[in-house]
Amino acid sequence: MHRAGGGSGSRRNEIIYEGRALVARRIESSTMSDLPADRQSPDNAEDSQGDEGTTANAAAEPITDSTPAVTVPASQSLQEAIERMELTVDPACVPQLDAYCQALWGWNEKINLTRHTTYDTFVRRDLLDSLHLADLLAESEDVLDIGTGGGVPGLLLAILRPDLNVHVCDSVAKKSRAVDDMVKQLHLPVAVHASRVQDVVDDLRFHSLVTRAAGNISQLLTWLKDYWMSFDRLLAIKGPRWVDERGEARHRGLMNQITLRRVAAYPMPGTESESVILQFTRER
Ligand SMILES: C[S@@+](CC[C@H](N)C(=O)[O-])C[C@H]1O[C@@H](n2cnc3c(N)ncnc32)[C@H](O)[C@@H]1O
Repeated sequence: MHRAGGGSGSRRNEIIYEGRALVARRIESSTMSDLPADRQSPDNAEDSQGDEGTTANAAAEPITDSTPAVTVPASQSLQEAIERMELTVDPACVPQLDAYCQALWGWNEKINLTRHTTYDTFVRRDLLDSLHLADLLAESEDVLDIGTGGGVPGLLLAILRPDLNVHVCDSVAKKSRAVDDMVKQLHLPVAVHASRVQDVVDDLRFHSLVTRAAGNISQLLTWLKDYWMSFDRLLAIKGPRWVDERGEARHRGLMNQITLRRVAAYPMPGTESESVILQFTRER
């Protein structure tokens, strides 16, 4: 059983208040960021996509001022972490979200699925993004999460929005197996596809494809270019590098006939950057 601030080795997580900024700093030997590569701020972003072999510098460096730092312990419960971030979450969802954390962190001991292994990082990154995404989906939509990894955002959407018909896919079989096991442990009505997104949308139709950190804009549009008849829109959670990614996609001619709208934007906690959710649709 994992708890905030727990875990093996010398890992220790602390929330640090510096001036008015609430930041989280992982106190351990690792220098790995807890942000997927395409969610990092431009200064420390890596070019590689996907989670295999991604290296990164600490993304969430504190915003410092002259006020001395005050260290407070990491949240000991999911509820505490949610309250600290002042997020609004349906209380009925919290036990299942907590069960998801336990299942994910259990699997993470066996295979690399996430760097968010405390309640605070889970809330600041995974839950925050998923809540914003959940707000954008209509009642009872058929949704496919592309490159779900450890289940973000797909499993969180299924918990937060039980009206949705959620599918998730990942091209790495061992990750899909882990997610399938979590789905069974949590009794979630989620279909897990151990496949590339291209193969899933070749067979099935969805209202929305959703994704975080599975690929840059050019990669996503390349994977999907022959399958627009299989979905209405793509919603991609992105960090500030999305502007450069859009430039590259335009340069490669991948944005022809595509309409891009920034449908959500919110601060990335502990950084001066912002996360966005981009909606891609194609002229019919
Ligand atoms: C960095 S992980 C992101 C995981 C999760 N979405 C998150 O934000 O924490 C990217 C995932 O995309 C998967 N992936 C890469 N290309 C894919 C494709 N064409 N179809 C489905 N999954 C893919 C990788 O196997 C990997 O698990």
